[in-house]
Amino acid sequence: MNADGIERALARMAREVVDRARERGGELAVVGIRRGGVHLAKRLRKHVAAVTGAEPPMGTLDIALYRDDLSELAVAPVVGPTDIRFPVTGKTIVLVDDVLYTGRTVRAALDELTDFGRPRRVLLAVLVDRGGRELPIAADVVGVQLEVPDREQVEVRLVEGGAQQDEVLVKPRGHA
Ligand SMILES: O=P(O)(O)OC[C@H]1O[C@H](OP(=O)(O)OP(=O)(O)O)[C@H](O)[C@@H]1O
Ligand SMILES: O=c1cc[nH]c(=O)[nH]1
Repeated sequence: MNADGIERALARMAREVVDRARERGGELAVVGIRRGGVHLAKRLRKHVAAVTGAEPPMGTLDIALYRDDLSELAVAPVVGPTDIRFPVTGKTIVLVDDVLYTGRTVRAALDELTDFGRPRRVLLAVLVDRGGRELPIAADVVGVQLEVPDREQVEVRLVEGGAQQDEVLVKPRGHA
């Protein structure tokens, strides 16, 4: 997927997010899951603003301490900032990530998000759904749906300030 394809997907995703949010009411807010989801959330938020005329509030979640394998990690996880400065209760929260795979990151993000309050509704928006779910989790808004074998990985490269270099690649796992 090249830069133009990514921008087109984000524009469509923003329209879908706004339509879905309007179905049930509740003020919209965007929350990106670190790290890749935060870059994407910033982009999606701008596209949402192009539809609604106003940028929704945005926050970030770092799910490191909410992982379901935390007790099995050999070294302590690197924890980045979680930053949600608006009231979550009653909002329609658009949880944003770049890739949806097993669903474990989203499970952890929901857990962390609900520590901040009780959203009216949570929508999940991902740029790439690569299949391979290990939990009963599905995205509401998807940029591109792929079936990627476990031996391969999806890499979403979003270049801050230089959208023309953006790309989505599928390559063998472990290759730089
Ligand atoms: O559905 P899952 O199997 O949980 O995988 C999806 C997650 O994997 C990637 O994050 P990663 O853990 O590589 O961290 P990063 O965003 O910091 O690169 C991606 O950005 C998603 O957050
Ligand atoms: O392929 C994958 C799987 C999980 N996370 C990614 O960023 N890519």
